[in-house]
Amino acid sequence: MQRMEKQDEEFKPVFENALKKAATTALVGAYETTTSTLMFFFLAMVLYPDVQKRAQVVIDSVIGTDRLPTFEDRASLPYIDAVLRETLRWQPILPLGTPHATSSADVYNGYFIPKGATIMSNTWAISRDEKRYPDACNFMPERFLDVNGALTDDDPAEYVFGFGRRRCPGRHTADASVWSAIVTMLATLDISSAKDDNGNVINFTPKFTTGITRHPVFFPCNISTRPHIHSELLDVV
Ligand code: HEM
Repeated sequence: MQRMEKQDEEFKPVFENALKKAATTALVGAYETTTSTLMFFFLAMVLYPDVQKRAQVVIDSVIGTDRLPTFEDRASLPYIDAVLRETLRWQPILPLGTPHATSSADVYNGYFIPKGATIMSNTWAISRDEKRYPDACNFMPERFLDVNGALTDDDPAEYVFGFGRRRCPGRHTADASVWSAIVTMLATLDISSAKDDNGNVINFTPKFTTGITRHPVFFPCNISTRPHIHSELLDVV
């Protein structure tokens, strides 16, 4: 904005137009990706209640129960980062990334790739590599922690946000916003299976949309505030 204000009057519409387009691009890039990731997080919490319980125990022991987590707490909560990493890995929302083109010919693993070839990155295959991720279909945040409970060097952010020059420019925003949403919801909410009128758990088979991006089709779940959450904390949320 400051740069725009310094421009000559005749360039202002050009800059204003560019700013509007940049803002729209950020919004379009952020909206579906962030919500899809959070929908997968909710699905994981319903299907893997032990993970949710462990995350809440960790948050309660590090933060206590009378305030909400902040970014300053992040380094003390490696398990929550492991939950975020596992959410990104377990169900990549762009399983085939977006198409790229080679700017020059190349040979990779004995395969000749001509200049201008369309290249798709198989993010799904990376996330399902059983050598790297044993029992890859299961949601197991522990796979990103070492024996001391510290985060390992394996971060799915290195592949779920794409590759090269066109790598997602919103990845740092996504990392911060998804982390804060996840940790705040774990601190304040209990996410569980929905029950019918007779108190029986409603079982369901998860279904997913198909397309360039993917997210779970709506599924039944129950969301309630955790017992210790009082109205002042809820106002902050
Ligand atoms: C968990 C959330 C997100 C995921 C998994 C994600 C993933 C991706 C991927 C895989 C690409 C394609 C990169 C490539 O071509 O190699 C991409 C592109 C892009 N993303 Fe994201 N993204 C996320 C959040 C965001 C956010 C929050 C923003 C904006 C604030 C954003 C803005 C964009 C834009 C503008 C592009 C196009 C970049 C280009 O073509 O030059 N994304 N994203």
